Amino acid sequence: MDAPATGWTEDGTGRSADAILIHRTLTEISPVADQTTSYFYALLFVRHPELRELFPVAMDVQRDRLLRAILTAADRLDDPRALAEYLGELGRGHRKYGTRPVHYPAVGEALMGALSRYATTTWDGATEAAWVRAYTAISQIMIDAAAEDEQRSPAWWHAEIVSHDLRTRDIAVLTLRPGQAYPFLAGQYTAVETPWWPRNWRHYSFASAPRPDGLLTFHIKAVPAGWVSNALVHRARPGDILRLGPPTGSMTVDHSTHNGLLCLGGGTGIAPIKALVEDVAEHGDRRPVEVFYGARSDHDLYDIDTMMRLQRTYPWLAVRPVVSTGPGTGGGLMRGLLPEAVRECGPWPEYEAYLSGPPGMIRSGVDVLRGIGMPAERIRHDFFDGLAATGPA
Ligand SMILES: NC(=O)C1=CN([C@@H]2O[C@H](COP(=O)(O)OP(=O)(O)OC[C@H]3O[C@@H](n4cnc5c(N)ncnc54)[C@H](O)[C@@H]3O)[C@@H](O)[C@H]2O)C=CC1
Repeated sequence: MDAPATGWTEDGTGRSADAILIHRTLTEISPVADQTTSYFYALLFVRHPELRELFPVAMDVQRDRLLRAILTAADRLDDPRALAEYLGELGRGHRKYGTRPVHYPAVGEALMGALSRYATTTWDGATEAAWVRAYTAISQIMIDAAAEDEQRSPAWWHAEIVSHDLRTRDIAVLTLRPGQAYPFLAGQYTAVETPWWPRNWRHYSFASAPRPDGLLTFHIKAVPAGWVSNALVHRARPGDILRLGPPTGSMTVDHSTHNGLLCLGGGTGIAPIKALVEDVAEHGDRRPVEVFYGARSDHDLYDIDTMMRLQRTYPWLAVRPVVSTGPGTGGGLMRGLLPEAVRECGPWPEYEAYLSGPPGMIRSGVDVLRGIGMPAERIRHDFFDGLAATGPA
Protein backbone atom coordinates (compact mmCIF):
# COMPACT_ATOMS: atom_id res chain seq x y z
CA MET A 1 0.00 0.00 0.00
CA ASP A 2 1.36 3.37 -0.96
CA ALA A 3 1.52 6.36 1.32
CA PRO A 4 -0.21 9.58 0.29
CA ALA A 5 1.92 11.14 -2.40
CA THR A 6 0.48 14.56 -3.13
CA GLY A 7 0.81 17.93 -1.44
CA TRP A 8 4.16 16.86 -0.15
CA THR A 9 6.56 19.74 0.39
CA GLU A 10 8.76 19.71 3.41
CA ASP A 11 9.11 22.75 5.62
CA GLY A 12 12.08 23.40 7.92
CA THR A 13 10.55 21.26 10.70
CA GLY A 14 10.47 18.10 8.61
CA ARG A 15 6.68 18.09 8.40
CA SER A 16 4.89 18.35 5.09
CA ALA A 17 2.90 21.46 4.26
CA ASP A 18 -0.33 19.43 4.26
CA ALA A 19 0.48 17.92 7.64
CA ILE A 20 0.99 21.40 9.10
CA LEU A 21 -2.35 22.65 7.78
CA ILE A 22 -4.13 19.53 9.01
CA HIS A 23 -2.56 19.74 12.42
CA ARG A 24 -3.69 23.36 12.64
CA THR A 25 -7.30 22.32 11.98
CA LEU A 26 -7.06 19.55 14.57
CA THR A 27 -5.71 21.94 17.18
CA GLU A 28 -8.55 24.36 16.52
CA ILE A 29 -11.34 21.76 16.76
CA SER A 30 -9.86 20.02 19.79
CA PRO A 31 -11.78 22.12 22.41
CA VAL A 32 -15.03 21.64 20.43
CA ALA A 33 -14.51 17.97 19.60
CA ASP A 34 -17.96 16.97 20.89
CA GLN A 35 -19.81 19.52 18.78
CA THR A 36 -17.72 18.67 15.71
CA THR A 37 -18.51 14.98 16.16
CA SER A 38 -22.26 15.56 16.61
CA TYR A 39 -22.37 17.79 13.57
CA PHE A 40 -20.37 15.30 11.50
CA TYR A 41 -22.86 12.48 12.18
CA ALA A 42 -25.86 14.77 11.77
CA LEU A 43 -24.62 15.81 8.33
CA LEU A 44 -23.80 12.23 7.37
CA PHE A 45 -27.21 10.82 8.32
CA VAL A 46 -29.29 13.76 7.05
CA ARG A 47 -27.61 13.70 3.65
CA HIS A 48 -27.25 9.91 3.48
CA PRO A 49 -29.95 8.25 5.60
CA GLU A 50 -29.14 4.91 3.98
CA LEU A 51 -25.84 4.88 5.91
CA ARG A 52 -27.60 5.00 9.30
CA GLU A 53 -28.19 1.26 9.28
CA LEU A 54 -24.44 0.55 9.24
CA PHE A 55 -24.23 2.02 12.74
CA PRO A 56 -25.69 0.79 16.04
CA VAL A 57 -29.13 2.02 17.08
CA ALA A 58 -27.69 3.85 20.10
CA MET A 59 -24.47 5.63 19.30
CA ASP A 60 -23.61 7.21 22.63
CA VAL A 61 -20.74 5.03 23.87
CA GLN A 62 -18.57 4.92 20.77
CA ARG A 63 -20.17 7.75 18.89
CA ASP A 64 -16.92 9.31 17.81
CA ARG A 65 -14.99 6.22 16.66
CA LEU A 66 -15.19 6.77 12.93
CA LEU A 67 -14.36 10.46 13.09
CA ARG A 68 -11.62 9.81 15.64
CA ALA A 69 -10.07 7.17 13.38
CA ILE A 70 -10.03 9.56 10.39
CA LEU A 71 -8.57 12.40 12.45
CA THR A 72 -5.93 10.10 13.95
CA ALA A 73 -4.95 8.99 10.46
CA ALA A 74 -4.86 12.55 9.14
CA ASP A 75 -2.58 13.57 11.98
CA ARG A 76 -0.15 10.79 11.01
CA LEU A 77 0.25 11.80 7.38
CA ASP A 78 3.99 12.16 7.79
CA ASP A 79 4.45 8.62 9.07
CA PRO A 80 3.52 6.64 5.94
CA ARG A 81 4.41 3.21 7.34
CA ALA A 82 2.34 3.56 10.50
CA LEU A 83 -0.42 5.15 8.45
CA ALA A 84 -0.56 2.33 5.91
CA GLU A 85 -0.61 -0.28 8.67
CA TYR A 86 -3.31 1.52 10.66
CA LEU A 87 -5.52 2.24 7.66
CA GLY A 88 -5.07 -1.25 6.27
CA GLU A 89 -6.43 -2.70 9.53
CA LEU A 90 -9.19 -0.11 9.54
CA GLY A 91 -10.22 -0.89 5.96
CA ARG A 92 -10.22 -4.66 6.56
CA GLY A 93 -12.07 -4.20 9.88
CA HIS A 94 -14.77 -2.14 8.15
CA ARG A 95 -15.82 -5.04 5.94
CA LYS A 96 -17.86 -6.54 8.79
CA TYR A 97 -20.05 -3.41 8.92
CA GLY A 98 -20.95 -3.73 5.25
CA THR A 99 -18.91 -0.65 4.29
CA ARG A 100 -18.62 -0.25 0.49
CA PRO A 101 -16.32 2.01 -1.56
CA VAL A 102 -19.35 4.10 -2.51
CA HIS A 103 -19.79 5.12 1.15
CA TYR A 104 -16.44 6.87 1.40
CA PRO A 105 -17.31 10.07 -0.53
CA ALA A 106 -20.34 10.59 1.72
CA VAL A 107 -18.14 10.40 4.80
CA GLY A 108 -15.60 12.76 3.21
CA GLU A 109 -18.31 15.29 2.45
CA ALA A 110 -19.57 15.22 6.08
CA LEU A 111 -15.99 15.50 7.31
CA MET A 112 -15.33 18.66 5.28
CA GLY A 113 -18.68 20.10 6.38
CA ALA A 114 -17.93 19.53 10.08
CA LEU A 115 -14.32 20.73 9.94
CA SER A 116 -15.14 23.90 8.01
CA ARG A 117 -17.91 24.74 10.45
CA TYR A 118 -15.82 24.34 13.63
CA ALA A 119 -12.31 25.33 12.47
CA THR A 120 -13.49 28.79 11.43
CA THR A 121 -10.24 30.66 12.11
CA THR A 122 -7.88 28.38 10.21
CA TRP A 123 -10.12 27.01 7.44
CA ASP A 124 -9.26 28.36 3.97
CA GLY A 125 -8.78 27.11 0.41
CA ALA A 126 -5.32 25.67 1.05
CA THR A 127 -6.49 23.89 4.20
CA GLU A 128 -9.48 22.41 2.44
CA ALA A 129 -7.25 21.20 -0.39
CA ALA A 130 -4.91 19.57 2.14
CA TRP A 131 -7.84 17.77 3.81
CA VAL A 132 -9.23 16.63 0.47
CA ARG A 133 -5.84 15.17 -0.48
CA ALA A 134 -5.47 13.52 2.92
CA TYR A 135 -8.96 12.05 2.94
CA THR A 136 -8.62 10.81 -0.63
CA ALA A 137 -5.40 9.02 0.29
CA ILE A 138 -6.86 7.67 3.55
CA SER A 139 -9.99 6.30 1.92
CA GLN A 140 -8.06 4.80 -0.99
CA ILE A 141 -5.76 2.86 1.34
CA MET A 142 -8.81 1.57 3.25
CA ILE A 143 -10.70 0.64 0.07
CA ASP A 144 -7.67 -1.17 -1.39
CA ALA A 145 -7.03 -3.06 1.85
CA ALA A 146 -10.67 -4.17 2.02
CA ALA A 147 -10.66 -5.28 -1.64
CA GLU A 148 -7.46 -7.28 -1.15
CA ASP A 149 -8.81 -8.88 2.03
CA GLU A 150 -12.02 -9.87 0.24
CA GLN A 151 -9.98 -12.24 -1.93
CA ARG A 152 -8.88 -14.35 1.01
CA SER A 153 -11.02 -13.81 4.11
CA PRO A 154 -14.66 -13.59 5.12
CA ALA A 155 -15.85 -10.18 6.35
CA TRP A 156 -16.84 -11.80 9.67
CA TRP A 157 -17.13 -15.23 11.28
CA HIS A 158 -19.98 -16.87 13.18
CA ALA A 159 -18.92 -18.52 16.42
CA GLU A 160 -20.93 -20.63 18.86
CA ILE A 161 -20.40 -20.34 22.60
CA VAL A 162 -19.45 -23.82 23.78
CA SER A 163 -18.72 -22.96 27.40
CA HIS A 164 -19.38 -20.06 29.74
CA ASP A 165 -17.51 -20.03 33.04
CA LEU A 166 -18.42 -17.24 35.50
CA ARG A 167 -15.17 -16.78 37.44
CA THR A 168 -16.15 -13.81 39.62
CA ARG A 169 -19.32 -11.73 40.00
CA ASP A 170 -18.39 -9.81 36.84
CA ILE A 171 -15.82 -11.84 34.90
CA ALA A 172 -16.59 -14.77 32.60
CA VAL A 173 -14.33 -16.97 30.49
CA LEU A 174 -16.02 -17.87 27.21
CA THR A 175 -14.97 -20.61 24.83
CA LEU A 176 -16.18 -20.29 21.22
CA ARG A 177 -16.21 -22.59 18.22
CA PRO A 178 -15.92 -20.57 14.99
CA GLY A 179 -18.01 -21.76 12.04
CA GLN A 180 -14.94 -21.86 9.80
CA ALA A 181 -11.19 -21.76 10.33
CA TYR A 182 -10.15 -18.63 12.16
CA PRO A 183 -6.41 -17.90 11.75
CA PHE A 184 -4.85 -15.51 14.27
CA LEU A 185 -1.67 -14.99 16.32
CA ALA A 186 -1.24 -15.14 20.09
CA GLY A 187 -1.39 -11.60 21.47
CA GLN A 188 -3.97 -10.37 18.94
CA TYR A 189 -7.57 -9.35 19.55
CA THR A 190 -10.81 -9.12 17.61
CA ALA A 191 -14.19 -7.39 17.57
CA VAL A 192 -17.21 -9.26 18.91
CA GLU A 193 -20.89 -8.63 18.21
CA THR A 194 -23.70 -10.21 20.25
CA PRO A 195 -27.23 -10.97 19.00
CA TRP A 196 -28.62 -8.67 21.70
CA TRP A 197 -26.84 -5.48 20.60
CA PRO A 198 -26.61 -5.62 16.80
CA ARG A 199 -23.84 -3.56 15.21
CA ASN A 200 -22.25 -2.86 18.61
CA TRP A 201 -18.81 -4.38 18.27
CA ARG A 202 -16.40 -4.56 21.22
CA HIS A 203 -12.79 -5.63 21.27
CA TYR A 204 -11.51 -8.63 23.21
CA SER A 205 -8.12 -10.35 23.17
CA PHE A 206 -7.72 -14.04 22.48
CA ALA A 207 -6.91 -15.69 25.80
CA SER A 208 -5.19 -18.71 24.25
CA ALA A 209 -2.71 -19.27 21.47
CA PRO A 210 -4.27 -20.95 18.39
CA ARG A 211 -5.39 -24.45 19.46
CA PRO A 212 -5.41 -27.67 17.44
CA ASP A 213 -9.20 -27.96 18.03
CA GLY A 214 -9.74 -24.44 16.62
CA LEU A 215 -11.58 -23.22 19.75
CA LEU A 216 -11.15 -19.60 20.88
CA THR A 217 -11.27 -18.25 24.44
CA PHE A 218 -12.03 -14.77 25.73
CA HIS A 219 -12.03 -13.21 29.21
CA ILE A 220 -14.91 -10.75 29.54
CA LYS A 221 -15.42 -8.29 32.37
CA ALA A 222 -18.89 -6.73 32.70
CA VAL A 223 -18.18 -3.01 32.99
CA PRO A 224 -20.70 -0.38 34.13
CA ALA A 225 -22.84 0.72 31.16
CA GLY A 226 -21.10 -1.89 29.01
CA TRP A 227 -24.04 -3.42 27.15
CA VAL A 228 -22.00 -5.91 25.21
CA SER A 229 -19.81 -6.98 28.12
CA ASN A 230 -22.81 -7.31 30.46
CA ALA A 231 -24.68 -9.39 27.89
CA LEU A 232 -21.65 -11.65 27.40
CA VAL A 233 -21.11 -12.12 31.14
CA HIS A 234 -24.69 -12.27 32.44
CA ARG A 235 -26.88 -13.31 29.53
CA ALA A 236 -24.86 -15.40 27.09
CA ARG A 237 -25.14 -19.19 27.34
CA PRO A 238 -23.65 -22.17 25.51
CA GLY A 239 -25.36 -22.47 22.14
CA ASP A 240 -25.60 -18.70 21.58
CA ILE A 241 -24.07 -17.48 18.32
CA LEU A 242 -21.79 -14.45 18.17
CA ARG A 243 -20.08 -12.72 15.25
CA LEU A 244 -16.33 -12.09 15.18
CA GLY A 245 -14.41 -9.60 13.08
CA PRO A 246 -10.93 -10.32 11.71
CA PRO A 247 -7.96 -10.73 14.07
CA THR A 248 -5.95 -7.58 14.59
CA GLY A 249 -3.23 -6.12 16.80
CA SER A 250 0.53 -6.09 16.87
CA MET A 251 1.36 -7.35 20.37
CA THR A 252 2.73 -10.60 19.02
CA VAL A 253 5.89 -12.46 20.03
CA ASP A 254 9.03 -11.66 18.09
CA HIS A 255 10.51 -15.12 17.62
CA SER A 256 13.57 -13.78 15.84
CA THR A 257 15.24 -12.87 19.16
CA HIS A 258 16.20 -14.79 22.30
CA ASN A 259 15.45 -11.87 24.60
CA GLY A 260 13.29 -12.59 27.60
CA LEU A 261 9.65 -11.49 27.73
CA LEU A 262 8.55 -9.07 30.44
CA CYS A 263 4.75 -9.22 30.50
CA LEU A 264 2.38 -6.87 32.32
CA GLY A 265 -1.22 -8.05 32.46
CA GLY A 266 -3.63 -5.74 34.33
CA GLY A 267 -7.06 -7.24 35.16
CA THR A 268 -8.50 -8.99 32.10
CA GLY A 269 -5.37 -7.79 30.31
CA ILE A 270 -3.89 -11.09 31.51
CA ALA A 271 -5.81 -12.82 28.68
CA PRO A 272 -3.40 -12.11 25.79
CA ILE A 273 -0.43 -12.54 28.15
CA LYS A 274 -1.55 -16.11 28.80
CA ALA A 275 -1.75 -16.59 25.02
CA LEU A 276 1.83 -15.28 24.67
CA VAL A 277 3.10 -17.72 27.30
CA GLU A 278 1.47 -20.61 25.40
CA ASP A 279 2.99 -19.31 22.18
CA VAL A 280 6.52 -19.29 23.67
CA ALA A 281 5.92 -22.79 25.05
CA GLU A 282 4.78 -24.08 21.65
CA HIS A 283 7.86 -22.62 19.96
CA GLY A 284 10.01 -24.44 22.51
CA ASP A 285 12.06 -21.28 22.92
CA ARG A 286 12.73 -21.61 26.67
CA ARG A 287 13.25 -17.86 26.83
CA PRO A 288 12.75 -16.37 30.30
CA VAL A 289 9.21 -15.07 30.64
CA GLU A 290 8.35 -12.85 33.62
CA VAL A 291 4.65 -12.18 34.07
CA PHE A 292 3.39 -9.46 36.40
CA TYR A 293 -0.32 -10.07 36.90
CA GLY A 294 -2.06 -7.06 38.48
CA ALA A 295 -5.52 -6.78 39.99
CA ARG A 296 -7.29 -4.63 42.54
CA SER A 297 -7.50 -7.39 45.19
CA ASP A 298 -6.50 -11.02 45.42
CA HIS A 299 -10.15 -11.91 44.74
CA ASP A 300 -9.86 -10.18 41.35
CA LEU A 301 -6.94 -12.42 40.31
CA TYR A 302 -9.53 -14.61 38.58
CA ASP A 303 -7.02 -16.51 36.42
CA ILE A 304 -4.27 -16.97 38.98
CA ASP A 305 -4.77 -20.76 39.17
CA THR A 306 -4.17 -21.11 35.43
CA MET A 307 -1.12 -18.86 35.56
CA MET A 308 0.33 -20.77 38.53
CA ARG A 309 -0.28 -24.07 36.74
CA LEU A 310 1.66 -22.72 33.76
CA GLN A 311 4.45 -21.62 36.11
CA ARG A 312 4.70 -25.13 37.56
CA THR A 313 4.81 -26.60 34.05
CA TYR A 314 7.44 -24.29 32.55
CA PRO A 315 10.70 -23.67 34.41
CA TRP A 316 11.40 -20.56 32.31
CA LEU A 317 8.17 -18.86 33.48
CA ALA A 318 7.79 -16.71 36.63
CA VAL A 319 4.39 -15.29 37.58
CA ARG A 320 4.14 -12.50 40.14
CA PRO A 321 0.70 -11.46 41.33
CA VAL A 322 0.44 -7.78 42.29
CA VAL A 323 -2.62 -6.37 44.07
CA SER A 324 -3.30 -2.66 44.30
CA THR A 325 -5.95 -2.47 47.04
CA GLY A 326 -7.50 -4.63 49.71
CA PRO A 327 -5.76 -6.92 52.13
CA GLY A 328 -2.87 -8.92 50.78
CA THR A 329 -2.57 -12.59 51.56
CA GLY A 330 1.22 -12.84 51.70
CA GLY A 331 2.57 -15.84 49.86
CA GLY A 332 4.49 -14.00 47.15
CA LEU A 333 1.80 -11.40 46.58
CA MET A 334 3.26 -7.97 45.74
CA ARG A 335 1.41 -4.78 46.69
CA GLY A 336 0.88 -1.65 44.59
CA LEU A 337 0.37 -0.81 40.92
CA LEU A 338 1.85 -3.02 38.23
CA PRO A 339 4.29 -0.50 36.70
CA GLU A 340 5.79 0.19 40.14
CA ALA A 341 6.23 -3.50 40.85
CA VAL A 342 8.01 -3.88 37.52
CA ARG A 343 10.28 -0.94 38.29
CA GLU A 344 11.18 -2.40 41.70
CA CYS A 345 12.25 -5.68 40.12
CA GLY A 346 14.06 -4.00 37.20
CA PRO A 347 16.03 -2.83 35.26
CA TRP A 348 15.24 -5.65 32.71
CA PRO A 349 18.14 -5.57 30.25
CA GLU A 350 17.77 -8.21 27.49
CA TYR A 351 13.97 -8.21 27.82
CA GLU A 352 11.15 -7.19 25.50
CA ALA A 353 8.06 -5.80 27.20
CA TYR A 354 4.44 -6.74 26.44
CA LEU A 355 1.76 -4.63 28.10
CA SER A 356 -1.95 -5.39 28.22
CA GLY A 357 -4.59 -3.82 30.44
CA PRO A 358 -6.33 -0.51 31.13
CA PRO A 359 -5.00 2.48 29.11
CA GLY A 360 -3.69 4.18 32.30
CA MET A 361 -1.65 1.10 33.13
CA ILE A 362 -0.22 0.91 29.63
CA ARG A 363 0.72 4.60 29.59
CA SER A 364 2.36 4.51 32.99
CA GLY A 365 3.97 1.14 32.24
CA VAL A 366 5.56 2.54 29.09
CA ASP A 367 6.79 5.59 31.06
CA VAL A 368 8.36 3.39 33.73
CA LEU A 369 10.05 1.12 31.20
CA ARG A 370 11.38 4.03 29.16
CA GLY A 371 12.51 5.64 32.44
CA ILE A 372 14.60 2.59 33.37
CA GLY A 373 16.23 2.60 29.96
CA MET A 374 14.21 0.17 27.83
CA PRO A 375 14.25 1.33 24.18
CA ALA A 376 10.83 2.09 22.65
CA GLU A 377 11.22 -0.60 19.97
CA ARG A 378 11.35 -3.28 22.67
CA ILE A 379 7.97 -2.26 24.15
CA ARG A 380 4.78 -3.72 22.62
CA HIS A 381 1.15 -2.99 23.36
CA ASP A 382 -2.15 -2.18 21.71
CA PHE A 383 -4.75 0.36 22.73
CA PHE A 384 -8.20 -1.07 22.10
CA ASP A 385 -9.80 2.29 21.56
CA GLY A 386 -6.83 4.32 20.53
CA LEU A 387 -4.86 3.97 17.35
CA ALA A 388 -5.81 0.35 16.93
CA ALA A 389 -9.54 0.99 17.19
CA THR A 390 -11.66 -0.03 14.26
CA GLY A 391 -15.31 0.51 13.70
CA PRO A 392 -17.80 3.10 12.67
CA ALA A 393 -19.41 3.34 16.09
N1 LIG B 1 -4.70 -6.25 24.80
C1 LIG B 1 -5.02 -5.41 25.79
O1 LIG B 1 -4.39 -4.38 25.99
C2 LIG B 1 -6.16 -5.75 26.68
C3 LIG B 1 -6.70 -4.74 27.44
N2 LIG B 1 -7.74 -5.00 28.26
C4 LIG B 1 -8.26 -3.87 28.99
O2 LIG B 1 -7.83 -4.04 30.32
C5 LIG B 1 -8.72 -3.41 31.18
C6 LIG B 1 -8.97 -4.33 32.33
O3 LIG B 1 -9.73 -3.68 33.27
P1 LIG B 1 -9.79 -4.19 34.77
O4 LIG B 1 -9.80 -5.68 34.79
O5 LIG B 1 -10.93 -3.46 35.39
O6 LIG B 1 -8.39 -3.68 35.36
P2 LIG B 1 -8.13 -2.80 36.65
O7 LIG B 1 -8.64 -1.44 36.46
O8 LIG B 1 -8.60 -3.60 37.81
O9 LIG B 1 -6.53 -2.70 36.66
C7 LIG B 1 -5.72 -3.85 36.80
C8 LIG B 1 -4.37 -3.42 37.31
O10 LIG B 1 -3.74 -2.56 36.37
C9 LIG B 1 -2.94 -1.60 37.05
N3 LIG B 1 -3.44 -0.25 36.75
C10 LIG B 1 -4.73 0.11 36.49
N4 LIG B 1 -4.80 1.44 36.23
C11 LIG B 1 -3.54 1.92 36.35
C12 LIG B 1 -2.95 3.22 36.21
N5 LIG B 1 -3.69 4.28 35.87
N6 LIG B 1 -1.62 3.33 36.40
C13 LIG B 1 -0.87 2.26 36.72
N7 LIG B 1 -1.37 1.03 36.85
C14 LIG B 1 -2.68 0.84 36.68
C15 LIG B 1 -3.07 -1.88 38.53
O11 LIG B 1 -1.99 -2.68 38.93
C16 LIG B 1 -4.39 -2.63 38.60
O12 LIG B 1 -4.47 -3.47 39.72
C17 LIG B 1 -9.94 -3.04 30.37
O13 LIG B 1 -9.88 -1.66 30.11
C18 LIG B 1 -9.76 -3.82 29.07
O14 LIG B 1 -10.31 -3.16 27.97
C19 LIG B 1 -8.24 -6.26 28.42
C20 LIG B 1 -7.74 -7.30 27.68
C21 LIG B 1 -6.68 -7.12 26.73
